[in-house]
Amino acid sequence: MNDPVTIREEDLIETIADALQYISYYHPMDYIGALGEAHAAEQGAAARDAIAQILTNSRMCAEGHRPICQDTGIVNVFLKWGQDCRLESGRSLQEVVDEGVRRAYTDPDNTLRASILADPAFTRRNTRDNTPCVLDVEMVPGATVGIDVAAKGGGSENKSKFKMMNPSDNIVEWVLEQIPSMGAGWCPPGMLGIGIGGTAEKCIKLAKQSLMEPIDMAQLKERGARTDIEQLRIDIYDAVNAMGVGAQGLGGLATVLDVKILDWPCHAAGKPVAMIPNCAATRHAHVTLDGSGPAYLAQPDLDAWPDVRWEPDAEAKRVDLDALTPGEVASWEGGDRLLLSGRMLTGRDAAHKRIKDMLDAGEQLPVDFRGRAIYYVGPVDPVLGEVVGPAGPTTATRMDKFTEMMLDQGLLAMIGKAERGADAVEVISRFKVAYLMATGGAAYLVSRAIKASRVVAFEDLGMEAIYEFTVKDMPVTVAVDSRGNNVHTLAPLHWRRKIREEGLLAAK
Ligand SMILES: O=C(O)C[C@H](O)C(=O)O
Repeated sequence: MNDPVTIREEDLIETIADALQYISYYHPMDYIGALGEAHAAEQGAAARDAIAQILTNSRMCAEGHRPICQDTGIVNVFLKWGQDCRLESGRSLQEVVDEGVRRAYTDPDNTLRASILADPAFTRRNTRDNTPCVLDVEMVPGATVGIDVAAKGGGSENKSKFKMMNPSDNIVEWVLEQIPSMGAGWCPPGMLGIGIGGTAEKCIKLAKQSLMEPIDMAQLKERGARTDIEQLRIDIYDAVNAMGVGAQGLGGLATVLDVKILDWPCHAAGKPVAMIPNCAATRHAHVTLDGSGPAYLAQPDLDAWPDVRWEPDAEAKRVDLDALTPGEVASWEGGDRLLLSGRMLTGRDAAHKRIKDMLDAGEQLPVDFRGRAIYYVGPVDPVLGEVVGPAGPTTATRMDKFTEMMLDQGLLAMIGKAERGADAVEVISRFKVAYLMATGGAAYLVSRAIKASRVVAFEDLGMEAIYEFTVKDMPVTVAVDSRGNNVHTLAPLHWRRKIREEGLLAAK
């Protein structure tokens, strides 16, 4: 028996903290490579523009060491703990790893967003330091500790799917049934992680773990499948991309950049299948501790980013939010590019819930929404003289149930990401207002358009407070116009047909 290797508490904390900081601003290079290829191949103009924003944002974050997305995620840590290692600590492993999370998320040079709420069914209190993480530990032979760290965005996690299938059910068919219901809230193009087999909880864990693997679909397709699982990955990849959802649901050729699958033996009575998408803010890294000190990740080469520099569309229409009128809003058409300047309000899940509670109780609202635009966002706190940290859009679909209530307050426009549901689209056209979309996963780029920021209500909600932003040339696209034309429905249908009729993906 070997002498045990000592893993110092501080080394584990420092390693976790450093890896979380790293993945907040560096995309994995395999993702950047695949996204660069998707950009070069994309034929849908709106989708190509969205990918260009994501790539430009990615480079800015790598250079500026600020988060790729305002949603800096819930932390998943997978430890493969070598049986010859012992942790030198009086605290539990969960507490030690959480200390690393706390250190990363409260770093004064690159403060990350605290998104974790305790007491999720009731008071939903923000823990303020993004702890606790979701920790998974597996004991393995050896004298090292393998660490996979991921920071999973809420929008993509929300679109996770799971089914206890019958043994003879078809997995590809099930995946294709799920894609329309996932909409664009998971910020495609990204990855699909699929778990097959085990029990219910094992299957879901496999799906999440599969997302830790690097993107290699191009290489796989080139050499051809050697196993049934590899063939299934290719079949799902081809079939999902043929659906034409495209980047941000705007219709196009790239919906998924890869499909990963892990499997495990299961009971004869069933076939559990889970699918978890990973968004454009793909964030994960792997490090190993061997007892010699903390492990640090190597800096990527900034020249490896594709030479894509997004610029606002010269044809985009400039809109003065301080002089917004119903006539102006009615003149916008689905697909129009706008550059917004002036003042807008913000608000997301918790603020909408509180507004509803106040209205139900007959209380006066602290903010007048008449004639205003609201941006669904929870920004990162500013650092080093910033006005605001990265501040990209959150999923608008979650605000659908509050839309009529808010339009009754006199709102003229809403800004978010992803599609609106049929009921919300009906309400939008009835009130003759509009829903505008900003690019999810381009949060640092978007925040450059924000010139001033102040909290105007519900300060206790932290990032979910109502802010007033003053913006200059913030780029958005009209996703639902005042006549109810809905880009997220029309564009994927158009691209699905085009892909089929013109064989656009046949050679890929
Ligand atoms: O929480 C957020 O800021 C965004 C969220 O991840 C979402 O995609 O809706």
